[in-house]
Amino acid sequence: MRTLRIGSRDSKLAVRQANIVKTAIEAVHHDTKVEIITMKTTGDIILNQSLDKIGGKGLFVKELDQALMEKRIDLSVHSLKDMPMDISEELPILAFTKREDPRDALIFKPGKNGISEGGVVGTSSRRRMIQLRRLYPKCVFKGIRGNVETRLKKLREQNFEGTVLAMAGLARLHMTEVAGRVFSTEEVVPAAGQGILAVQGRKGEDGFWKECIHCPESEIAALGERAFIRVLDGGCSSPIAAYGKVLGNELKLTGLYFRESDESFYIEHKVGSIEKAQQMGEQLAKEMQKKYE
Ligand SMILES: NCc1[nH]cc(CCC(=O)O)c1CC(=O)O
Repeated sequence: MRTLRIGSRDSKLAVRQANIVKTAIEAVHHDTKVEIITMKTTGDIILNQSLDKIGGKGLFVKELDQALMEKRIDLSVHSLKDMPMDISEELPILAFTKREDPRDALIFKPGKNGISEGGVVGTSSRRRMIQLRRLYPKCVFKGIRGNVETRLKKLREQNFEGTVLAMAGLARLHMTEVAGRVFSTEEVVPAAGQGILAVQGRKGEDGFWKECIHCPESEIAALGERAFIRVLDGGCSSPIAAYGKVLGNELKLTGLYFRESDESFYIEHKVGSIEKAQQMGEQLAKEMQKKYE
């Protein structure tokens, strides 16, 4: 028997995600035992400040990166959307899982099925806020942080009429029935990588397990989406968004460009060969920047 240690954040969703990878590996590799090692990350510990203020996405991955470098774990599993755009060469993403539902959903307070005029919607994501503001011009947005369970608890107990969550997380927790309104990827463009899990490992160790997890379509979509964000990203609180869908040999990429000066945003598409995913992301970003900045 050989052992593979997967590192994960210790939230219910993160452990569930690590378990998805564990199950997939053990189903194919009967000689392998996968252990899940959980750890608290800075992003999970500091809950009273907005992520933008305490250093952004990297906070959820730093502790796991360190554990990988020190060989306390062999792999780490992350929601791709929580990973920084620039990843250390030493710790590459070795596999991308098949994408879960990439859409965002609005969850209403139990017993309600809408947001009243002036009602408070909890979201700390500027990406979600700017897009929802257009769909719900009369509601008020207020920050809300914490994992899925914490946010649903705050929705029940505090002055929120709604909160926004990714369908992917709800699906993995078998909770999609809480979704009150599911937005199409056109209504609310998802975060780059939303719904995809990234399996990170050490350089040179891309192992025997990769084949049973990796999804080439997810990798192509991720390449395009992340290239778009990388070109435009002015900082971790920037609300830009991107979503790619593979159809045969083509990638259809949707990009959302946000203009700080008047807080307006624009959504455009580009279709091209899957071989050019990264260039497409960069081109779409540069074209929109030129047009709208
Ligand atoms: N930032 C937290 C986070 N990171 C990934 C997901 C959902 C799962 C995914 O996108 O794969 C969530 C929860 C949410 O946004 O509702």
